[in-house]
Amino acid sequence: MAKKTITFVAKMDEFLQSVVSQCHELGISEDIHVEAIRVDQLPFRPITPGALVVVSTKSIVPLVEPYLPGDSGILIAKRMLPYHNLRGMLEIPKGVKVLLVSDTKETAEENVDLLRASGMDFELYPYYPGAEYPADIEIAVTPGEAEHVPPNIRKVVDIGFRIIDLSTWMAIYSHFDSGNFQKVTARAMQSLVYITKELNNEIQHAHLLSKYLEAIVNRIEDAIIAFDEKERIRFINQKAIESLHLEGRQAVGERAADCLPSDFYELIRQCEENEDVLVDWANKTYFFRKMHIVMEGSFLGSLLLFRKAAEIEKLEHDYRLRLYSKGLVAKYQFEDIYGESPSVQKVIQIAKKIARSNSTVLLLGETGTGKELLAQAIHNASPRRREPFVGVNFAAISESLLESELFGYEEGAFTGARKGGHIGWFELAHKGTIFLDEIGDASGAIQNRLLRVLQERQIMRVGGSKVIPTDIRVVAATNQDLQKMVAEGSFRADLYYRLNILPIHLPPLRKRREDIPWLVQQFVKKYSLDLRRPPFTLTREAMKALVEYDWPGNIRELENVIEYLAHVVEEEAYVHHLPFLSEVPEVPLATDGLEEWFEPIRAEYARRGFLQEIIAILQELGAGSGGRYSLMEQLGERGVALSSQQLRYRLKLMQQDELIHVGKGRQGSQISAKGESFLAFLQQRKAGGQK
Ligand SMILES: Nc1ncnc2c1ncn2[C@@H]1O[C@H](COP(=O)(O)OP(=O)(O)OP(=O)(O)O)[C@@H](O)[C@H]1O
Repeated sequence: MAKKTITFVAKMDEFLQSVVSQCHELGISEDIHVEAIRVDQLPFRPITPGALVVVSTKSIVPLVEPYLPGDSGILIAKRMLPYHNLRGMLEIPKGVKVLLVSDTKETAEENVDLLRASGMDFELYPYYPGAEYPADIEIAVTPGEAEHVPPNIRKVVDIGFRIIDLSTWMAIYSHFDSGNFQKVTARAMQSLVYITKELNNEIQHAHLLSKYLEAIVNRIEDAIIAFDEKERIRFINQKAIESLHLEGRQAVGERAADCLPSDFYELIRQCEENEDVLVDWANKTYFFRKMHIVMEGSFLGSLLLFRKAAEIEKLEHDYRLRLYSKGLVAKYQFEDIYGESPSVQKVIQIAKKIARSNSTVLLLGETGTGKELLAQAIHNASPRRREPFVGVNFAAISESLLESELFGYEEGAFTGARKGGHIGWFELAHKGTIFLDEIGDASGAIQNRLLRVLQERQIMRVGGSKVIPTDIRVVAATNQDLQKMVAEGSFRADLYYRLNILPIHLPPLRKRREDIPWLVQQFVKKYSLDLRRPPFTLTREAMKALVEYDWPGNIRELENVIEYLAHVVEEEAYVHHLPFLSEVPEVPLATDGLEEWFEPIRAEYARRGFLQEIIAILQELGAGSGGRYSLMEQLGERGVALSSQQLRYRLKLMQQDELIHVGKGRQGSQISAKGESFLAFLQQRKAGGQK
């Protein structure tokens, strides 16, 4: 018997190709011989006698009949949409207008009916070339005929060519009386099983994703509630449930008005979109932020974030504590600057105005006039007050360390560089203020680098190649005459002009003597309190001497004198108590009972790692005064190698502690009576076995 044959006849190759591949997929070609002929090929490709001819539409039957062998039957195929390609359609939102695009009116309408019957719930409009359609349609669906989609359509879902439906296959099998049809239905089901499995996987994936997001959102410190467009709660995190005492309530899906505390709900309603607001609720202050959720242009609801203000303040407080622990905090305010004289008041007034700006400030004044105090007060009155304040003293650190301390370094930048590199002071001061004290002592190389930082507002670590942008306010200070240094060529003119944008001159104490009695009073109060002793007074003569003295060390010196008096006088300070009056011979102080006085000084030098050097300096000076260079040499001979800058810094500290008198010019320094006592104290201490 001749093999059972089906011959598909259609106008389009695409239809024939899709039908043939469907025959392979369903296993039909295993039972029946399959042929495919385009209508226009019929005159020269005869149909196999006895074949069952299956045509794509009724309209081509008259074109086929003249070529039909006598014993062949003809069947009109019923076609259905390829359901395994429905994914794209499932992603179209419900209720949206959709254009169904086909080549003819008939097929477009047929497809619309098919889709409606299969339960797709969007508004379908048939379209074929030349047809009218609503102007606001943005999405089109087409069974393999995307070339007919009008150009203004934003999204096209091509589900592929329509395939032959199961009832047609059944008719073919019964025509041949073939009993193998169960296999065909089983294979046809495979594609549905496949898409179901895929959707199921996706549902599980979406479920996992939502659990994952929920876990993340529950760990966020803010309380979060998401509402849909009808103000129903779509999501609420654990923190919000706890803050609003909604434990045990099923809030999700409920209307916000029914579920949330009514006064809280009212606060949400009043809250403006995208604005941080402080609101009071249930005796506590909260930060609120409400945002709209908009996706692809449609409003989907809103999101509320809220948090107790006290928690935020605590965070800030912890941050400040961290800065404190690193010593990156400015402690002084304008109120801490004493001075009633018009010159000081004017300085404070200008500084307060300048504080608000971002410009570089240059503080000029003799040593001890309060430059650092003022720099801190400026920082604390500026918008940067919550950020770091980093003080750098150019005289206090050796040239070799300065560069890497200022700019940081990368790992391996030099021998001894720390693993992981090191963050520099400029980086530490990011968003805050850097105080460049004693800027006149910066070497030429450092001046060059500083100039670049000030010009470009970015830094490069030593040994590094990437630039790091920094947002820093610079306050510089010096007791040197920078203008003169520029003229002499020891300070870069361009750096000077970059720094000298807002200069403030701090007057020396001798130019505002009227402040002295008042300052004395303040310091007496301060040190009496510190030492827990009753306040003392000064004789008229003693006060007169203080007012008349020239104060080369300015307020620092005055403060030190009062601190000294607070230690040595009972109720009243006399002229002979004043340590600076040269006509009063200095009597070396006995060391007995001075532990309390000298120990903090010793501890401070030990902390800085300077103690042995200080002892050596005091001993050298005890043996005779000397200029800095001869002192340096003598120290070198003793094995104490100090650079000129290091020696200068140590002498300065010793001067502040009144252990030495520093002479003007080439005169050199001398050990003071206090210095001798201090040395004796250290020797006694050592003899006593203490380190
Ligand atoms: N106007 C002031 N009111 C109160 N205390 C002051 C005042 N000016 C200075 N002092 C005190 O004097 C000491 C020195 O002040 P500060 O370090 O700010 O001076 P400076 O000009 O930066 O000195 P240097 O140039 O030596 O670094 C500090 O202990 C500070 O508390």
